[in-house]
Amino acid sequence: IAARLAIDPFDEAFLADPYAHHEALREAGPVVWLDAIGAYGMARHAEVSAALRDHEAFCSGRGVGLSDFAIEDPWRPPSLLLETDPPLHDRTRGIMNKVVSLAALKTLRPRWEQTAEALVDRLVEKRRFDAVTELGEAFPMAVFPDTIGVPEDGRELLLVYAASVFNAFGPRNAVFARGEAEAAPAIGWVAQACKRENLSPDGWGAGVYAAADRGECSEAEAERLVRSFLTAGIDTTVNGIGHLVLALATHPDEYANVRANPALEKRALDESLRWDSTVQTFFRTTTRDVEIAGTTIPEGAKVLLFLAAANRDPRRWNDPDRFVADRPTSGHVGFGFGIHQCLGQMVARLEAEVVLRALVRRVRRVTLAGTPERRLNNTLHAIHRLPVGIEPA
Ligand SMILES: CC(C)Cc1ccc(C(=O)O)cc1
Repeated sequence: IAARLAIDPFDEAFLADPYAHHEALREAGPVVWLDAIGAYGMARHAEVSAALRDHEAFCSGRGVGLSDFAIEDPWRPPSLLLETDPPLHDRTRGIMNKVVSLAALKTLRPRWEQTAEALVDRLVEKRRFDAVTELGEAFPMAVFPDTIGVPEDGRELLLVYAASVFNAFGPRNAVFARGEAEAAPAIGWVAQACKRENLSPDGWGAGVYAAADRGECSEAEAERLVRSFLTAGIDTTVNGIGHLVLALATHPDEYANVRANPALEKRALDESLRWDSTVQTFFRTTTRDVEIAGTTIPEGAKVLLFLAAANRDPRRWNDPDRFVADRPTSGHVGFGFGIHQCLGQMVARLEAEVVLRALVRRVRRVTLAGTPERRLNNTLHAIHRLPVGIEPA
């Protein structure tokens, strides 16, 4: 049977420093029962990646948060990507894969490079800045809303909206309640922004509606698919870039190694994603009794997958708690795994890559210029303030 733990993965002390609690979750067994939330948990790489691959036994259609959509109504219409199973998922994912194509990214790379270079030039002039507001948020907000084609006015609400969605995957706890108050106007803004008439004709949002014109989905489905871009595409890259800068600022030798070997830039991104995973957890729901390493998880159970803990599992990684820029990182679950693996991972990698490349060429060293402050969220490991100092190259 599964070890029963009192650990509450949505308690503020846990969220403030999740990595302090992961070993207990991994060592208690391949599957644990989390009394505090009435759900199972898996924190080892083997079980987490196996569950992510087995989308039939561990489904997404009943929600990827604590709430089971077979029992409770979703708080917002379910995502047609994240919260669906095949065959519907195959159709909607196919539509989005065509919009988020390598050709589309190739077109965007030059202007994203220029934006990153201009932004980092200004930060080099400043010498000291907050890597959250002036880089982690500034760069994605400078490139992504335009890529989707949403209205300029009110865009800052995208950060508030995403935080409330990521909180909503957890219980309705104090963390969720704190964000809820400011979320209402953001929910309204996002709903309007997804309407065809409010999207610029050359953006990815319009590209989804073009699929509706081709009869691949309805207009209503297109509207909801555009919402997926806005939910998943900002707060994730904001904190992904923040974690990359935090890792490099706290590991000067690793930063020097990346500067000396530009080929390591891509690996450094994925290593920072393994080492400090922005998306820490999410749930699956069992569609049948599932036998895992001697434990039977009954049908209809919520199972919390600890991606961040799996990414530091000593059964899978040597010296897992060390940030090593040139470590081979294939197999990390920072972007998930299987059919739901992150649709935007190449977008996230391109954003982080152009920012890192701009830094590496202009900045000799990045150092902490104060204590980083965390922003609590039920799903994301997020940074509120990251004061840094830089020495020009
Ligand atoms: C890590 C995932 C939970 C991020 C995410 C959020 C939202 C959507 C959507 O489709 O709304 C998709 C992916």
